[in-house]
Amino acid sequence: ANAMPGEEVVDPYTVDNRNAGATPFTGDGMAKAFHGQDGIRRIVDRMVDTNFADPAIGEIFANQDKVRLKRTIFEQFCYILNAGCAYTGRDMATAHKDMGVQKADMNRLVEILQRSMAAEGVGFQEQNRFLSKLAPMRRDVLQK
Ligand code: HEM
Repeated sequence: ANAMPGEEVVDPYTVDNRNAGATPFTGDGMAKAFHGQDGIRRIVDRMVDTNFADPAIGEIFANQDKVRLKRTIFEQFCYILNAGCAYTGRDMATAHKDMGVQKADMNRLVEILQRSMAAEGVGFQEQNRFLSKLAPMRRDVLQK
């Protein structure tokens, strides 16, 4: 279910915006700061490509579905930034279960995201506002 062309099929799950793990911003300020869906797409593509190529965390991404990841993370960011999308991916606990993600991996991913946002020209304050939405997801992403 929910596989787009070029994606691998995943186990069935219930589609719900709550799977995104955060409530969206209100108004269009954040969406504008990220240059709308086009800007979000550029940030996510850059971030995911960098994650796969990264010497520190690339191994965790090896053999994962890059096409799906780019789509679902785009939807998640777009939904949270109130840029006009619904999130159709899995919840964060299910998506990262038994992946063995450690604190250092998390910090590395955030660093890569920060550089991807900076490359798009997102202001520092808006970057940090967005990162505070993602921060509570740590507990669902990190290996227990
Ligand atoms: C707050 C931080 C994070 C967010 C918001 C996030 C978001 C997501 C999303 C939306 C998905 C796709 C869910 C789906 O396919 O239905 C996903 C999957 C994945 N994430 Fe994360 N993630 C985070 C942290 C991390 C970290 C730190 C790593 C590893 C360094 C990681 C590695 C992966 C991998 C490998 C998948 C693919 C899983 C699969 O296809 O089975 N994520 N993540």
